[in-house]
Amino acid sequence: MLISILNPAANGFNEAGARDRLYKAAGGHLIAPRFLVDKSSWATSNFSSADYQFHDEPARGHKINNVEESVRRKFLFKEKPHLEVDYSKGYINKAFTPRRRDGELFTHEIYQMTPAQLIYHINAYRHKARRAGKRMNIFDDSAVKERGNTLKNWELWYLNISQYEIYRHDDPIIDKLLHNLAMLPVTDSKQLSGGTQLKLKLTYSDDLNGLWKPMRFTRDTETLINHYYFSDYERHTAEIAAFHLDRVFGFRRSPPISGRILNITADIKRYASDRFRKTMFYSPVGNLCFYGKCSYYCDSNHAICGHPDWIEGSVAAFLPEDDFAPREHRRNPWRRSYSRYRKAVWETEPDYCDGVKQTPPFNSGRVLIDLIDLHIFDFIQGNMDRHHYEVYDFPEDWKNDTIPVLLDNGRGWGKMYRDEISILVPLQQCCQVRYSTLQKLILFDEGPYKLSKLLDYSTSKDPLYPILVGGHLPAVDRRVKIILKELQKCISDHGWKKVVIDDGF
Ligand SMILES: Nc1ncnc2c1ncn2[C@@H]1O[C@H](COP(=O)(O)OP(=O)(O)OP(=O)(O)O)[C@@H](O)[C@H]1O
Ligand SMILES: [Mn+2]
Repeated sequence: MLISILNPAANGFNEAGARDRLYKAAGGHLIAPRFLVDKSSWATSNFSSADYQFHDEPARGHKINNVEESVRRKFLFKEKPHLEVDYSKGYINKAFTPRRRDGELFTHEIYQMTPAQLIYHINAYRHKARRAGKRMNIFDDSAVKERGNTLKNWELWYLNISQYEIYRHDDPIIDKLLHNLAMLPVTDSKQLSGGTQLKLKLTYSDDLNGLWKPMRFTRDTETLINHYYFSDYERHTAEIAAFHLDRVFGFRRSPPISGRILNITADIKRYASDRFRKTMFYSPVGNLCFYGKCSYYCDSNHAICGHPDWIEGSVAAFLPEDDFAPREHRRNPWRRSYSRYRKAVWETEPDYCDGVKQTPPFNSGRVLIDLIDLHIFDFIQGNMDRHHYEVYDFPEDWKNDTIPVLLDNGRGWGKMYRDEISILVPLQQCCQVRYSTLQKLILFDEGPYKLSKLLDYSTSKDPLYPILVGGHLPAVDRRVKIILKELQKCISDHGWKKVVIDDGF
């Protein structure tokens, strides 16, 4: 008995299951993360967990029918007054107040919408007016004609990857693909060489490939404050949350990513090379563990263990192989130094952006405002690890007129109560933002649903829901406000015209 108390695993205790039960017992409401928080990791910021809990959140599925309700909700969220975006000052008022002529994003109807409808609405926004991007055309027409309706889900997805989006806003295949990633039998798995942490390339019964990253610890475990971002563990939930954040924003720059539970014996050990198999062992309580080969945390002290051999992870659908559609790794000008002793130039040089603005490819087209979108996305998830980003350099005539593909988000969502302002430095230094991104931020702040609500709804489709627990959801609403505050400062300093760039996207 004593042993089973001291050692939860011996008791068949399953932390994820316990959390689910807790969650359900609370009627699906988020529970205060009091018992999870290590106060030593709190930031010097003014926030405390108590201010950002959901209090009387309407039950899930509750439909908000009128504006009053949304105002009432504002009080329920107990926002700190000093964080309020000031929508009332002079021309900033004009700039920040959603107007009818701003297009279809702010309509009367959004107050009648369910979260699902609003997410669809954000994704459909401007798709008619926008320049249509060219498709990748990785299958030639004859192959498509020949196989017609026998194309697999992932092939249908590939057909619609285009210059400006990884999937179409109305493509019904994406939800099917997410389901495939979670459910189809695995027919092969290989440890992927390269990269810092252990990951597997899965093959499914329909030949779809996926990049799988394991769960290392529970969802409420926060990053150790003395860990640098480059040695931080990756989180499977961070990968899943990033896909949903990208989708809620209507960017559609991330491949589909889903939760996936594997059986270590049947899905990993069976296909493992001898070398990999040698890193497998049974833990003292009989769980099957492995650690593989990689440059961080691939040793027996950092093994990944099953329960007893089931394990959660995230899986990203593989983008088309490099032979068809090569991607180019681009260095992020605001990358961190990845040294414990040196600072990066942008950290000490306030005019750093002026130089970047004159340097190709950032001196023309969409590249710079895409990068600012990317840092807004990273700020919301607290991801400091954006050293490179990837773009398709195919077909050649896309040149720089294409999106950054959002991959490798495993190091986000490490901190609930600390907002890493330095991720916003490109925005602060360049003082530019894409118009539609600004509109979406205002919508998330003001609209019928907070970003947290939309994100929680979107992730609820994942088999491993809840993905974001404790303070993570309230954190995204706080961060939206911080971004809006920064933009408001930019607009006061430089004027609307210089700051807000409307490129039709
Ligand atoms: N969905 C995907 N489809 C195809 N390739 C992918 C996909 N996701 C990631 N990759 C590729 O796999 C490689 C490793 O992935 P990822 O960056 O997520 O892992 P990592 O361990 O963090 O690597 P690194 O340490 O180099 O940042 C990257 O080079 C990336 O281009
Ligand atoms: Mn990485």
